[in-house]
Amino acid sequence: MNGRPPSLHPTTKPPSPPPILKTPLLPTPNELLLLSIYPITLLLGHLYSLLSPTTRHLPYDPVAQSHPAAHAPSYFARKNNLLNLLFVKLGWLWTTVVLALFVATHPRFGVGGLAGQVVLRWAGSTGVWYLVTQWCFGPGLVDRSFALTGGRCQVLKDPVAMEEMGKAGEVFTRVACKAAGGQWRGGHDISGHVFMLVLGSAMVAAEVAPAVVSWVRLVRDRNGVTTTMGSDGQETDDSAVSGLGVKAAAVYLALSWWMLLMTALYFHTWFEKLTGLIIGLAGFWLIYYLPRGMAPVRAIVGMPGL
Ligand SMILES: CCCCCCCCCCCCCCCC(=O)SCCNC(=O)CCNC(=O)[C@H](O)C(C)(C)COP(=O)(O)OP(=O)(O)OC[C@H]1O[C@@H](n2cnc3c(N)ncnc32)[C@H](O)[C@@H]1OP(=O)(O)O
Repeated sequence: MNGRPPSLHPTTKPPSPPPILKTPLLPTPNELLLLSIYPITLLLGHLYSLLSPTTRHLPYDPVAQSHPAAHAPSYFARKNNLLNLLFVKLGWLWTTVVLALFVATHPRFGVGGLAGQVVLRWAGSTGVWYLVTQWCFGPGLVDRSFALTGGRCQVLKDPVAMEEMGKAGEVFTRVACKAAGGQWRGGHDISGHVFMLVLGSAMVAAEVAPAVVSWVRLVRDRNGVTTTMGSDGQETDDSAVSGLGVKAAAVYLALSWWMLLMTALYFHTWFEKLTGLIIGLAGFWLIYYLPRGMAPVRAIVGMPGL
């Protein structure tokens, strides 16, 4: 006897877990784990900025979306830091270069239409980036949402300046407003940095990850039990699978993550970062998840790694 009363229902089964919703339109658990890097980075970065004694008492300029340069708590809190100017401000160019390098150096794109499908997915993502940040039948969606939420270029309040600039509607973007010497203030300013860093890095990771996974498998099974196949059925060379394109992508992903963290720490309100994240992930879903559930579209744009 162990002193415990005998169980009344010794054969009762524990309740079965709720069924997992399986649909190609949603990320798999592993993909979800990887995608969670984005909200976790933004959340931890923002929390740190609120709690850290070095940043929490510093003045913050909501119009510039940053700490005034004279009070910048670190090199990366300044807008003119080199990584911002050379990497993020030209971010889509680097995304394109890295993807092109990967396609040019990876053996699986040697034969067949796989490279064409990567170009189609890149074109789709580029279209999303362009509509959101650059042009959407006029100003991009970021600028449109800023104006729709009550924001405007402050110089427009000056009738003389307005006269000089011609039609008021022309100063309808952040860039045009700054060029006109105005201040873009009053609306909800979706973080373009968060949007572009999330969309670009998720795209590059989605394209490159299958190659890295197959390389890891190849290294693990070096004794020949399993091999990695190129699109033409040839065994791939593992130095090519871990080659220049994959290395460039790794550097690009590391820099993207770092700049996302810096944006989380020093720029924008939490809500502006959240909307940047949601739009970035929505764009990624549109190009990489929606076709998974639509066979005719999937047949045209394909899926990374297949
Ligand atoms: C497979 C492939 C095949 C290819 C097949 C080839 C086919 C052959 C076709 C060729 C065709 C090529 C075509 C390619 C396409 C291009 O390469 S296009 C040319 C390259 N252009 C680019 O890449 C531009 C990318 N940049 C952008 O889109 C915008 O700058 C961004 C990133 C969205 C950011 O916009 P933003 O105005 O900075 O706005 P936001 O993020 O809200 O920031 C607000 C302020 O806070 C500051 N800030 C925010 N976060 C930070 C931070 N972390 N650090 C510092 N400052 C910050 C910003 O600097 C900004 O300050 P201001 O500058 O306004 O004073």
